[in-house]
Amino acid sequence: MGKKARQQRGRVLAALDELRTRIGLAMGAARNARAEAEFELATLELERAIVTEGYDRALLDPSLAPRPGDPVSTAVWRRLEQVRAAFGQEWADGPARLRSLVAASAPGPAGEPPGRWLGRVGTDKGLTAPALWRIGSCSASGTKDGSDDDAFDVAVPLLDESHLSITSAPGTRHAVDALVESLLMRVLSTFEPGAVRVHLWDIGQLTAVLPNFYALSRTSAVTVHDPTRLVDLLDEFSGHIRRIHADALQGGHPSLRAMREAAGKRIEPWRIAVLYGSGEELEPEQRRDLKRVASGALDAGISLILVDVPTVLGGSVETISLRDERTAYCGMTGPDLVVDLDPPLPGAQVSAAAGAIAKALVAKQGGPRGFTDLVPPELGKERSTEELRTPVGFDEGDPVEVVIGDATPHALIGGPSGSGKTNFLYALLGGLAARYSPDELALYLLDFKEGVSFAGLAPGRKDESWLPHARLIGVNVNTDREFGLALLRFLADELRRRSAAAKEHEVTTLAELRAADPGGSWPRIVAVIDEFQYLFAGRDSVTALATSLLEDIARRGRSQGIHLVLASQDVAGIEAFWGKPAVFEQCTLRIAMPKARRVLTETNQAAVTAPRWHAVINHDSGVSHGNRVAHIPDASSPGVFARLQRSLWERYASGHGSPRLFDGAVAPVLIESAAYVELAEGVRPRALVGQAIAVSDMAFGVELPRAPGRNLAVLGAAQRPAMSILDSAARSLAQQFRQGEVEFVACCLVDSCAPTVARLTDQLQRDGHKAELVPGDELGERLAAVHAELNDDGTSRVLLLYGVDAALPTLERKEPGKQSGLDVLRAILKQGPAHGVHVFGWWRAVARLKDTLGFGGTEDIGALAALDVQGSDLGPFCAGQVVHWSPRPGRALFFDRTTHSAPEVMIPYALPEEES
Ligand SMILES: Nc1ncnc2c1ncn2[C@@H]1O[C@H](COP(=O)(O)OP(=O)(O)OP(=O)(O)O)[C@@H](O)[C@H]1O
Repeated sequence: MGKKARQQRGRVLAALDELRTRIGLAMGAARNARAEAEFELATLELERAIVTEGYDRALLDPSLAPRPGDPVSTAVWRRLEQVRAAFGQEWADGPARLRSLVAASAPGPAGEPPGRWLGRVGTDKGLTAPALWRIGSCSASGTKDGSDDDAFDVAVPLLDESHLSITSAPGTRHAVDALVESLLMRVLSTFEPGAVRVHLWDIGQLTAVLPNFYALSRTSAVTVHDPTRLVDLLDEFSGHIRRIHADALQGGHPSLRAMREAAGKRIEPWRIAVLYGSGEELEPEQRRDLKRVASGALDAGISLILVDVPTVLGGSVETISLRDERTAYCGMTGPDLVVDLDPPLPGAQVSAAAGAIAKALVAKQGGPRGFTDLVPPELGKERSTEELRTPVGFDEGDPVEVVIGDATPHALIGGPSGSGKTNFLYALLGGLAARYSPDELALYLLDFKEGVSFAGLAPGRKDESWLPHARLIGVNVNTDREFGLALLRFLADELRRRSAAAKEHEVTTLAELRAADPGGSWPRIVAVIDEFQYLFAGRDSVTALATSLLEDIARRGRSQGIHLVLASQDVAGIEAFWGKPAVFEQCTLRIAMPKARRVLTETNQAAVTAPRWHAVINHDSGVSHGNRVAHIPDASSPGVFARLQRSLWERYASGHGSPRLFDGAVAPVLIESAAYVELAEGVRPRALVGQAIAVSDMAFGVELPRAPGRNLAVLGAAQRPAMSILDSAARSLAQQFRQGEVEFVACCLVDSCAPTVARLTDQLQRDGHKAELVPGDELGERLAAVHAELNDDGTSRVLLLYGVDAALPTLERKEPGKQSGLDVLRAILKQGPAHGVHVFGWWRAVARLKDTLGFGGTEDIGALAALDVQGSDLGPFCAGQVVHWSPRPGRALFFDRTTHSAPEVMIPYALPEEES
């Protein structure tokens, strides 16, 4: 072998040696790792066996007990001893820590022993609620005889935090009652009276629930509900939750708790509903409603305590399951620990405590609330920019508000006669007027009922004061549906005016308009129409027009701050009659007096059960979750409203004149009318014939330019209004002429009217005018003279002919070679007006007027006042129109060809002898 070969072999052997070494090393490591893994497995298995058996028992078990010299046993037992020592060290202060935690979370009556608080009335204002409420204790060792050091308090969350579900075991109902009673007592004794309301509902109806709470059940603190009507309770809660959410969300808060924190005061009471079930499932519908309520309840301050109601609730729920009379499992402590329930509170002491809280609550609520409680301490402080808001009644001492604004622009009030609608309106008007100044709120009040319900708000004989917010008061308008129409027209005009202003300022709502035009006068308008169904009482043009105007105002009024408050005894039927439910839909605020029908939705029965002098106030179009039942204070007894009115009057009257009072039962007085007061001597005299049925005080008049046709015919047999029309025409004319410029020639052919006509001519003479009373048998002669004198000497002549039809037989008589009296009268009617000679005549039948005019047509009668005559006869005198007129006492239909497009109803003035 050469040198080279030897070297190569040496290298191979070296390489093989290295390989062997490396393999040997690798083999050894694997063995070691395996041994380690086997050791670990053995320790874990042993550890599991010991833990499963229990540390103390395993010590005594020969197969598990420590085996000195066995590394596995030694390692496991050493490790477990270390863990045990560390745990013992940590838990040594566990009970103490739990005790102090519960003490901090359940302060005062929430956690302290009853001896320290039971019987004392709570003082906590209720800004926040304790997080936990004590129910018993527990010991860490799980044994009842654990040392005191080992025991800790067990408390559960409730208000704002959690619902509570309690499950009884056989024979433990008494213990459940005691548990609920002491929980509720802890809650009720923590806060000042009124901060918590408890609702009890017992499906079992077995015994009285919580009899020791009897005294409280007579106050708002505890309400025992009809066991058959869980639906009512749930409805009430749904409504409450919606309301709280709406209020809270509006303020940007997620819950009542957040709202309370932001406001720095308690806003609403907490509510706890205790539902006692029978362990059986509820009906599916009830279960669904209950779940729905439960999920939103906590944020609205409602906690449910379900006893044996097997249902899964939304929201957080704490559970307590009784094992026996004294012990229970509880969700807080888990299934391994047994809670020793606190012993029941002594019954007599609970009754006494309930009595004390009830007494304090009644004292705090100050007994029943009255009208003055609706009035704020300072008058007129609110602004109506966004809405109108006032309390109108009380729910167990707490005010219940009505809001008129964007969401609830219009209100519908219903209730049978005597149920308190008018009283409610007074409460509403009082509350609003006391909060908003007349610059913020204007009232238009119309009552179609017979009676004078709103009359007291205008100045009267006994009381000179008026409600300064009222701009119009209409009473006794039951026969004057046109007045309702006039109000609606006025509101529609105002709506247009506001829309135009808003457009000009490039805004859309009243709030924006007020911001854009701070100097303008843009009060919110509330128009109240009591017994509004009268508007639709006939199948005629008034109904048709009223319907469309009302719809328009209801639809567009919301954004322009024009609000309707419609009240009626019975809403039934009107809806169907209209065929258009638009107005009802817009009336999202519904007020149902006891026994009201159709105001709330069909399934909402709250009005059926509402007690006397209460109202169901519903801002949700009558759906039952919107119900709030409030006691309405007496606002309509003599003197009650008047006191507020006087204060408001003293405050605002100088800046706000008295409202216009339209009283359909009283004939207007000519000399008091605005039109008469404004009369002045002038070139275009105007004879006033009656008051218009309008929102403002307006008169109808016949203008008397020297032009053909300017004569007036009064038609019909009704004597008093006929006299009145001619009387007011003459007296008003007399005001517009200087002495000597006008001459009145009166002739009365109806004996019973003679004294009135004589009084008129006397009066005209006393005013310095020439006024002559011509005997009936001399009429022909006098007419002839007047005709002969027709010239333009500047003097005006007015012929006042009363019952002229009676003269026709005489006037018709013809003497040879002479014009008959009738011909002369016709000539005067035709030619007279152009020369300043006008006939104001009263014909008692249309046919007689036609006879008088002959074939000459009706143009010579330029103005007409119809009394008890048929509309169908009037067409020829009203430019050929079809005239709808149902004669009614004290009213006339007036038409003037030169100024009217259609005849209008007017009210003749009182005769002077009737004026009082
Ligand atoms: N809340 C109340 N408290 C005390 N008395 C009241 C209350 N509400 C109404 N009253 C009285 O009951 C009577 C009838 O009330 P109201 O006139 O308001 O009823 P209404 O529903 O308007 O009846 P109608 O439609 O017949 O006018 C009145 O004498 C009134 O003073």
